[in-house]
Amino acid sequence: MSHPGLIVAAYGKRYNVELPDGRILSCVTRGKKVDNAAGDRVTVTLTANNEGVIEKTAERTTLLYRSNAYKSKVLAANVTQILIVLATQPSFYEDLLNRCLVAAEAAGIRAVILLNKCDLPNPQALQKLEQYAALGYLTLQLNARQSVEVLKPLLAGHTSVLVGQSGMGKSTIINSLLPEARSKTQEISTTLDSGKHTTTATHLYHLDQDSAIIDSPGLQEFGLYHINETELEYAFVEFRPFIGHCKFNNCTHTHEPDCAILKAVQAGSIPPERLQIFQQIRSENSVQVYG
Ligand SMILES: Nc1nc2c(ncn2[C@@H]2O[C@H](COP(=O)(O)OP(=O)(O)OP(=O)(O)O)[C@@H](O)[C@H]2O)c(=O)[nH]1
Ligand SMILES: [Zn+2]
Repeated sequence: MSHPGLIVAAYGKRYNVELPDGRILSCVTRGKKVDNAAGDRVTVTLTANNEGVIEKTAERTTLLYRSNAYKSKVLAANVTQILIVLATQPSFYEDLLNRCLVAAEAAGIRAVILLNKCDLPNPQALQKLEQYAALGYLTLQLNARQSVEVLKPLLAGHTSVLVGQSGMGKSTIINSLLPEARSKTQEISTTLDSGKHTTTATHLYHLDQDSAIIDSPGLQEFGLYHINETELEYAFVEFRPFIGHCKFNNCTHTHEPDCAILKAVQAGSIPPERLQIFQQIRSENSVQVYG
């Protein structure tokens, strides 16, 4: 007999699927297909006590993933917003922030930038945050150790995914939003014998009836190989007014005369760091891999 379910944890090739009655099953996919993620709506068949097989995955409204030339990894499905967690300390990689923004734009998901640990002053980080606010991104300052109240209105009605480098405070945010979540997850994992995977797993937590938050392990790298050149240009929001205005329609925006993007950088409409990151991703993606 098959049941509808929601993937609430993904670790390697195993998934915890929540059934409508609240039961959690430890599931595998049929065959070699392993591209499911937390947030996926699935149909499962029970195979044993607490175990099942994922038969079908419902069409996703959104899909967030990263990829390199060799493989791609689904990070989360059906999310409506991505919360990128930065901190005043340790310093964050702007490259990673931008890759998250590009992935969000390409997937059509709203991105929110959170600067955590604002109790530790860092004028440079604040200045950076303002630069992204100027691009039109919603930004928020946070001291997650003290309170995450400011986050709550933002989360209501959304399925949000938290991403960020290690050490920025993702766990602190989750623990503060859901003091019970971790221990409950631990309990379920022990029952399902997936305890050893809990720290590397992606988890979905329900905040209320129509809000949830997905916690992913700390990101080190974020390849965007699946994004083509046109998508990449549009993923840099401030490029949009200038796209199509270069002299050459195959302009690479590196050296060409009458390049609208380079002119916009000179005029201050595009931050030079953003063009640099664009070029970096573009060059990675244009490397041909054979075999
Ligand atoms: N001062 C200060 N420290 C914080 C704040 N939020 C988190 N921390 C501390 O920062 C450190 C890292 O926080 P975590 O929540 O473990 O970070 P994480 O992003 O989950 O890191 P990973 O588990 O490695 O992915 C911990 O020592 C926290 O106590 C904050 O708002 N202010
Ligand atoms: Zn150009």
